[in-house]
Amino acid sequence: MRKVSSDGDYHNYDGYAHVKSSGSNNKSVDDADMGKGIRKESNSIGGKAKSSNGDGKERRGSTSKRHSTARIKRLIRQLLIELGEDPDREGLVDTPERVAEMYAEIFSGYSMDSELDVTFSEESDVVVAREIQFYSMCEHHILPFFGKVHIAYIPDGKVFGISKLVRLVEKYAKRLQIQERMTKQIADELKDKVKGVLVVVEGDHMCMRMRGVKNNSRILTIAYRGEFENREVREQVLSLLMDSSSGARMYDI
Ligand SMILES: Nc1nc2c(ncn2[C@@H]2O[C@H](COP(=O)(O)OP(=O)(O)OP(=O)(O)O)[C@@H](O)[C@H]2O)c(=O)[nH]1
Ligand SMILES: [Zn+2]
Repeated sequence: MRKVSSDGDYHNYDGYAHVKSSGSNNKSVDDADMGKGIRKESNSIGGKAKSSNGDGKERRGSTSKRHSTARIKRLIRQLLIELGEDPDREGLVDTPERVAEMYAEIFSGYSMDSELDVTFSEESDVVVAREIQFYSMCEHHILPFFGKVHIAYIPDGKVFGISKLVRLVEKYAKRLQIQERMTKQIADELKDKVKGVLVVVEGDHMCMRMRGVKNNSRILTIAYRGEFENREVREQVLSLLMDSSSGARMYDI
């Protein structure tokens, strides 16, 4: 498990182990300094005060949104130079600003509220929200992974506003992630509000497709809590989800 980054910052990976480490210990002083700067500034993208394990709970201490646009712009400009580009040519001159704005959007999950307190009194056996689309960013390569989330829950006298389940997915997708953690975080935020919850995520990882092993395998991750810990209950709903999501791949590109 890779816990300590090049600048000594501690990262809790929620128990997920790395197969091997590809990180270099031979970073120059400049690299290390830049790493600190990025981390310090990027912590403020979503208005959060501190980052530890990506669970979104402890970080909304401050309501002031400390955008780091100016610093990110400078870093992206520097990156363009390091890539051998001319950052002042027409096509690139606004790119640092675009990227800074894009990061504010695609990493906005850190400060998002899923609004799960919006509920309606209703008795229901199982509610299934199928095929909630998500786009996230792999924390190992900062490349997209995306796909579908299926959420099944057994209400405890109350049902959620259905859009709130989409917000919940966005909250955990729009940040640096790994798929297993995202799946677990969605289940964990729901588990105390319901009798049971089952979350299935199907993801395509660009870091596997466009580089490295160049493989199109789709990754399936599952988390279940409460009454879904009963195998029979779980398998009934899982077979429903799997039947309905089999067939043509939605995300073939
Ligand atoms: N479990 C898990 N692994 C992921 C996820 N996203 C990316 N990875 C993997 O993270 C691993 C990082 O492995 P490293 O060996 O450190 O990096 P690498 O040398 O770029 O690895 P390759 O992709 O095999 O070339 C790779 O196996 C990725 O496929 C994810 O959401 N969950
Ligand atoms: Zn990756």
